Amino acid sequence: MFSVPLILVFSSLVALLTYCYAKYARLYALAGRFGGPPALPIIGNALTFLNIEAHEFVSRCLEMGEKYGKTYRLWLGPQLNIIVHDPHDVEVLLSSNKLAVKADQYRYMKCWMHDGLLLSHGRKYQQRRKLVSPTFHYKMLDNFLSCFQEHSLELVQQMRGLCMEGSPFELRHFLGLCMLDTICDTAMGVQLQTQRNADSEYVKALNSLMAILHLRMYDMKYYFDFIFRCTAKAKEAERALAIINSYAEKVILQRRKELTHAPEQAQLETQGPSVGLKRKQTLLDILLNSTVDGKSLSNVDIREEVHTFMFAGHDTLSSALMFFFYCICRNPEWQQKCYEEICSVFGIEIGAVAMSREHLDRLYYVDLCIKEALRMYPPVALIGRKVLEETKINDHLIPAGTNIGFSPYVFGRQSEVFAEPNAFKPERFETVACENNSKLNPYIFTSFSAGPRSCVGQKYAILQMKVSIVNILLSFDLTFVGDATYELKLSNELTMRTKDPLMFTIRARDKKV
Ligand code: HEM
Repeated sequence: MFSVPLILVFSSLVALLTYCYAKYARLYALAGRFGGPPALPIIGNALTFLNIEAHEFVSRCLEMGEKYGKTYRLWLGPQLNIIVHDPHDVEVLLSSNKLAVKADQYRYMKCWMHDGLLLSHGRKYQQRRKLVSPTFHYKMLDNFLSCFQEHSLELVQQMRGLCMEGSPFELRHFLGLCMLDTICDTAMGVQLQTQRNADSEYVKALNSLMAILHLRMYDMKYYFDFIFRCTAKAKEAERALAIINSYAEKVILQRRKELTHAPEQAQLETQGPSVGLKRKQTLLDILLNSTVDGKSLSNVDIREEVHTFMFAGHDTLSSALMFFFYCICRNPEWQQKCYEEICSVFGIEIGAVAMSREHLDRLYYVDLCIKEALRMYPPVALIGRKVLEETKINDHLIPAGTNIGFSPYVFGRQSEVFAEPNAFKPERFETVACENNSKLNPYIFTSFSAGPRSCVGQKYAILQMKVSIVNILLSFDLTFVGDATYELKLSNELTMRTKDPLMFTIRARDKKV
């Protein structure tokens, strides 16, 4: 009576329905154990994030935290997202090797960084992390110090011009160009010189791409690929990517040629006053000289790591420095303490004492202020992982396929983690948040993340921040222009920003301490 094909179709349908039921019944059953805002069928809580501005994303997340507590769920379409802010849960999340795959929300960055260190996982990730780690070895960092110094002196030069004008300016813009010049120099060995010429095609492409990626993360209009592809933004992103890729490709090819054809000559400087001296090694050199399973890395392999470092290593730092200066301007006694400490280590004239790690390590108050500013305003405000198989995190059973994450910003503002969390109190890092009263507990201070996927560039970042701070504070007294009592409207873009630009004025130091 029934034909064989009909029986086959019918049984496949039954098998599919049984599979979906088993999968989703479990997912919904486990999701039901978490509190969270009421969700609509199919779209879940997506309306909460429709047509909002970037700064509203932060305020919505804070409101939900207040309403639903430390652990809650959000449905973005059929995708389950669980947010955890209990210190025990955050520690398990960050320390687990099983939870090392990045959440779905990172996928927008794939078009740029592909499977570079930030986004990859598994064996490829392990190999790459091992490969790039020497870039952050102390010897390499010592090498980079002259680079940090050179570009931050240029920054001071640019700021001197503003000082003459006397009008308020957006500090972040100048910090951003300086950090870009520095990362380009240390990652690729290229002098981009955006501080002198911000109109470079590469920089414009970089900024345009970052703005679009950010838009895709929070604006539901651009969330789904099939809709995004039909928009003008998709064409703009494509154009920007073409420029960025071709620039990196040109640099990689050129350096590969130099290292292959004249390896001895390639180790020497060919430009500037240091012609003939040994050239500093860069991330690119390390990658070009590396092998994985006996094979050299291809240009595409290298490009994804260079892109990763260009992204991870400049916008984070400009955000961190901007908030550092904001914090010490709002707390001038700390600006004074930092300035006096810098003078005691480096003298009152820029360049009087050469930059060395040993000197920078002596900047105790500066270090405390950096940590406190990073706690209050972490540049990376959301960290997320994908749960590949059902996993227990303390008392919570997390279903397979869930995105789970937390915000270092929300985490660092919890009073049971940091007393008086909204007050700028750098001295808290003398005692709290430390293991054995000496070493900072990374699972409490999460601005660089912690565990197996923590920031590989942390030491680089702290050193570069210190060099910039030394040069800026030795040259200028900074004032924040704006209502100091006004609570900042934060905007979680690719890195943390503010809704309105933070404006500063500067006064040249009269060199008397
Ligand atoms: C103040 C500055 C910085 C902050 C606050 C910061 C913060 C972070 C955080 C929170 C993560 C984890 C992201 C995640 O799991 O989604 C991370 C990862 C990473 N950071 Fe940083 N970062 C900074 C500077 C840098 C610099 C200067 C570099 C490179 C020169 C860098 C390179 C990376 C890379 C490659 C990763 C991925 C590491 C991995 O997955 O193994 N970062 N950073």
